[in-house]
Amino acid sequence: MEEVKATAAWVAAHSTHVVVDSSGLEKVVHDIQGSIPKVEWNFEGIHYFDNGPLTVQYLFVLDALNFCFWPDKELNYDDLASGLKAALLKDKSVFDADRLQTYTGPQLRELLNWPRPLPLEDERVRLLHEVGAELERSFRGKAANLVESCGKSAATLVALIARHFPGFRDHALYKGHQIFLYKRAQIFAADLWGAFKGQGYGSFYDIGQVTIFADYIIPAVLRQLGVLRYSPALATTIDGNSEIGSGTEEEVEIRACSVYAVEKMKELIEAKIGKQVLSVELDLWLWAFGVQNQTLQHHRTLSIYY
Ligand SMILES: Nc1nc2c(c(CN[C@H]3C=C[C@H](O)[C@@H]3O)cn2[C@@H]2O[C@H](COP(=O)(O)O)[C@@H](O)[C@H]2O)c(=O)[nH]1
Repeated sequence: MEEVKATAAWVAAHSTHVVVDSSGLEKVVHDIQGSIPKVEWNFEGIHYFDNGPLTVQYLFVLDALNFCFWPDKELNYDDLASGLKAALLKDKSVFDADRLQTYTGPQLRELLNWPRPLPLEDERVRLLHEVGAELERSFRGKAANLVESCGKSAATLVALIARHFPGFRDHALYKGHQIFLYKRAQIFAADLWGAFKGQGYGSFYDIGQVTIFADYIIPAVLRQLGVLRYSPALATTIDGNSEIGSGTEEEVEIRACSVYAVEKMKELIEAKIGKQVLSVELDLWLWAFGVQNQTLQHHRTLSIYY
């Protein structure tokens, strides 16, 4: 996670399409008047939870598939979470490592009760197979064993996931530099922390090191709040719903500047209000705010990372 923070700051310092506006940051910190609105994890009531290892398996499968909903106007993250929950309630063995390796596209659709092909369906299936195979090979089939081997460190968990599961290696090359964002690996740690309320499988002594999860909602919220400003050309692309290629300077800047901006917001809250906050808490507040705002224009990139 240190790599995420350091490389995001490097992008922000060399950025040409996106600017982090310090007066916009100050205004947000001023407007929250001393406290960030508290958002409960699972505020939507869509998640599976049984306080045990099956919840860990559910969250790992969920975050293996937690990307790219926008190409289908009707599909949202909630459909994925509640679809996986319903499948698990019907059949407790649905996410067993051996079964994860056998799903086809149509079977995944059926599992989620989704009537048409999912966006990037082949990739979703490939990633499910990868998760099943590697869990079986290295973690006796259980995501809970993966989590238990991290010694309650979210940083170790993220590093271990990136080492074992290539699909989670969310990085990019930017102006010759390798940039790390690790959105889905970090959100898995945060989901455990949120679901288990910082206890048991969700207990991490370094949860404060986790950054925000650079998806397509957070940058749109930060832009609306005046924290991110885009070049006229980039603003036109996003407002016109034109796609931005994966790995382009624009895409990397949008994501990395979002991470950097929220790290700065955290520092500013500490300096001005004297309160310590977690990026995870800021993320949940901003994300919940963003998904409730139907008019938000977000950038469109076909990506398996977010
Ligand atoms: N930064 C950030 N991005 C997040 C989440 C979550 C869900 N987190 C769970 C944790 C607690 C709550 O109870 C949530 O259920 C999804 N996403 C991203 O949003 C996008 C989907 O948007 P739309 O197409 O409108 O459904 C997509 O890129 C998806 O990867 C988050 O928390 N933070």
